[in-house]
Amino acid sequence: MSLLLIQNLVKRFGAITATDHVSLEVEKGEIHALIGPNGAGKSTLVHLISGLLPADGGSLQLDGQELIHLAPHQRVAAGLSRCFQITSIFPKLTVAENLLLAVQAHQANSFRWFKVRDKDAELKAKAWELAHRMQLESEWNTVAGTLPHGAQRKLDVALAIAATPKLLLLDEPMAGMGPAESEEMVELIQQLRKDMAILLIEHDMDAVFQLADRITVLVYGKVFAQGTAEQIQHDPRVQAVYLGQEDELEKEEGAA
Ligand SMILES: Nc1ncnc2c1ncn2[C@@H]1O[C@H](COP(=O)(O)OP(=O)(O)OP(=O)(O)O)[C@@H](O)[C@H]1O
Repeated sequence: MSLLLIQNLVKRFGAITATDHVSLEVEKGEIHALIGPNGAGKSTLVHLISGLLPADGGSLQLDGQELIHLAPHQRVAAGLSRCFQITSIFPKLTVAENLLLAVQAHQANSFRWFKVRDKDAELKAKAWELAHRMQLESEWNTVAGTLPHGAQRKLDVALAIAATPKLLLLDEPMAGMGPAESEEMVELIQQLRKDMAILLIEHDMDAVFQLADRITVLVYGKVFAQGTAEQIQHDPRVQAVYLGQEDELEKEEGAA
């Protein structure tokens, strides 16, 4: 059984069908990438999955549970966590404080029988573990708003995984990063897959092909192609509508 099963999802904005009967499946342990040209409907699909936008039709199941009528926070509780393209950190708090708050938010009820001291130690240990997973230990006491962009993105991911999701939605985690930061993020995401499936929306094709097991290509709101990373990379139709276009863009940028 698929971990995430999306069937015939539809979203209309007036005359535009931004999500046109989209179906896709993410298996346990899989990294599934969602790609497509600008305006293809990737962000809309992410909003439908996380619950920020109501769908006009279709279904969305996580581990057999229907989520389509649930509010965003209920979807998080069901195991679906999202890392925002727009950062969700508290910029005036330190990395440690951000992580402690996130851990506490997701574990509010589980410590009812613990002594306060045990509870604090447990929360701190969990927050430190998150810092370790995203290689933010040396930034533990740094005020989050003063971190370089790449470290802020890592903190974003750390906050999203504080919910111990079954499925993590990563919305352009490499956006605005330089090559070294992107490479580090690719490695960190590789490590996360041991514990959760990932739906990755990303424009950086090198990162997509390094990470993704399978890829769904959206064009004009519809699923244009779906397959293994290998199949998509060598699909001439995909190259024509998307990958070719990216190459052309890179050439233009290189020439400018
Ligand atoms: N709130 C909205 N109201 C009206 N139209 C919208 C709205 N949000 C998105 N659209 C339209 O839906 C279509 C899909 O947009 P969407 O932002 O989901 O694409 P995208 O693939 O994420 O693009 P990008 O890669 O540029 O972020 C576009 O035609 C867009 O203009």
